Amino acid sequence: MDEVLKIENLVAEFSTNRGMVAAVRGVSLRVPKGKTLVVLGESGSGKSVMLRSILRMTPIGSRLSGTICFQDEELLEKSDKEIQAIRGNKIAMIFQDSLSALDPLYRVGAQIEETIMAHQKVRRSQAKEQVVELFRKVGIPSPQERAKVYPHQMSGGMRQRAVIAMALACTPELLLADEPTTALDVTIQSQILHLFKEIQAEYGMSIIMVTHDIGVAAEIADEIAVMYAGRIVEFGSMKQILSSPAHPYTKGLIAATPRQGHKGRLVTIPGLPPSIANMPTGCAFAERCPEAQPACSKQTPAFVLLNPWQRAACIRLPETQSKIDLEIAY
Ligand SMILES: Nc1ncnc2c1ncn2[C@@H]1O[C@H](COP(=O)(O)OP(=O)(O)OP(=O)(O)O)[C@@H](O)[C@H]1O
Repeated sequence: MDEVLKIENLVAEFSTNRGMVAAVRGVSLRVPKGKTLVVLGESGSGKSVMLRSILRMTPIGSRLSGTICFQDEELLEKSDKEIQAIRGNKIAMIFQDSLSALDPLYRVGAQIEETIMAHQKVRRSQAKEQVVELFRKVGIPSPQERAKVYPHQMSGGMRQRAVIAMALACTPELLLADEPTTALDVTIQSQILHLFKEIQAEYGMSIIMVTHDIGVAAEIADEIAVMYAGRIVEFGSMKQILSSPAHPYTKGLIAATPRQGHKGRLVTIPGLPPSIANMPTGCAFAERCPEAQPACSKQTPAFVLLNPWQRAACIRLPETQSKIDLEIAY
């Protein structure tokens, strides 16, 4: 399959007063060209760290290992200058908090003009025209006027559209989005997700979106990677994962999601994820898993290929299925 990004055995560690601790513990993923991969998991599972690792945006003192191959280029081997040139150009990133992405002291349009001029050899007048065109594309009404306002003069939804316009300014091939709709109300969230799909269809870009919200995944994902305690535990097509989850953690997440018209009590996953400074041996989910056996806390589960659209890492999955190495799991 034509893939734009391939991550293998990514480990992201932080320096703490208890030594180096890993927030991402051997993640392998691939992102097909023009498709959306959603990374799903509870808070603290390492989703943001994994996403930031791609552009080497983890804090000073953190350590990254493994490989991150973007269009045949190894990102972990690039110099800071080379990564800087890729950032915002071939790979753009959008965060949850649109206010912090924009400078409160500058007009929104001017900030996007600067981004355009930093990456393209164009005059300011041309950059201004591009901003208006981008605003139109992301559905900002009266684009000429809106370009002149300050961030706080826009609603949350409009600001997130402006941030998306900024990310699109250099027509990136890969868009990384970290909970981009979490701060928005449900109607605006749905509009923004729709916008992501529209721009993907137009630009043909690949998207990795991180979220804890299964509703978001259902709306936008082609593929889903479920992350728990710094590892991917299940991966596959969105339809397959949401209709027939195999890993007990994925099953728990889905059971804990309210559906429209749901009346009964929601089942929540009991307990909390383990601390990254104190990871248990074996399967990190074993302590909370309703299906756990004694062997679960002894061995790290390998991926089981369940069908062409789904893999999961759980030792309880049928022995008859072929076990495959993590390296080739994706
Ligand atoms: N700079 C840091 N130093 C030490 N630990 C960190 C640092 N940044 C993140 N972590 C830890 O790494 C783990 C993964 O965090 P991460 O933000 O990636 O989780 P997440 O799945 O994105 O959750 P959330 O949605 O809450 O951000 C957490 O335990 C977090 O405390």
